[in-house]
Amino acid sequence: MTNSDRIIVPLDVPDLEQAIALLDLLPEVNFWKVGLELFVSSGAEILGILQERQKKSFLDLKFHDIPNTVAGACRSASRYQVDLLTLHATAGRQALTAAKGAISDLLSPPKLLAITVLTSLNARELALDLKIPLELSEYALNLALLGKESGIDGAVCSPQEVAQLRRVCGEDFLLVCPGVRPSWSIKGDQSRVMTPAQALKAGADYLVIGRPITGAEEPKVAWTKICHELADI
Ligand SMILES: O=C(O)c1cc(=O)[nH]c(=O)n1[C@@H]1O[C@H](COP(=O)(O)O)[C@@H](O)[C@H]1O
Repeated sequence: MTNSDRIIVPLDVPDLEQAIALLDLLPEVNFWKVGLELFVSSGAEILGILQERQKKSFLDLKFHDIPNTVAGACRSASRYQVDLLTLHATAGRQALTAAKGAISDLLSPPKLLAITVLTSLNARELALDLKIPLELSEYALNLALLGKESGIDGAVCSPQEVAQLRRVCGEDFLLVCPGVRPSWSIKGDQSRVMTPAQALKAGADYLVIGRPITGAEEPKVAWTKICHELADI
């Protein structure tokens, strides 16, 4: 696998037409993420299109509910043959275990990823708004370990926590990092960011990079620039 295969590009667009336009514009991208915006507007059709084009897919619906509901949602999502699927670690041990159990008899179930601490949050918000009485990195690690203990395949975390999670959770635990910003791009609503090269060096398996590519004046140029930055890592 080359480092450019480690980049997942989100289809964060409001409709199917714009999603297909992005696929056509960036045929080099092999791994696409379908999130709430597109799935809520257009449903699952895009997942069939990605399959037809032999692309890998990440269905990022961040399930967060009681165990029975999360388990049912994971089972339902598995029918789309996606590679990755997200749920919140804060749904708790029972929900995480039930999710894994609900898909374990399938022939090729998606890998489940536990969301730890959203990359848009900072330490101040965690302490003052969410009243979490732990250091942010410690909280993220606890949530990742809860996922691992519950049989979840990996976690979504910020690049700023990925080295620690890699050390503690081991080589086999899949670590996917959004909150990735090349030095030439703006942070926007992301808070805990690093560059693509820093995130890979710190131990991420995959990087989710959206607006620096999809919002660029020339997405193809931005994609190529990032691939060059990662070529010698
Ligand atoms: O689960 C995710 O993918 C996710 C988790 C997280 O903590 N932060 C985060 O930004 N994401 C997603 O990663 C993508 C980041 O996009 P950009 O900020 O445009 O690069 C978006 O689709 C987010 O929904």
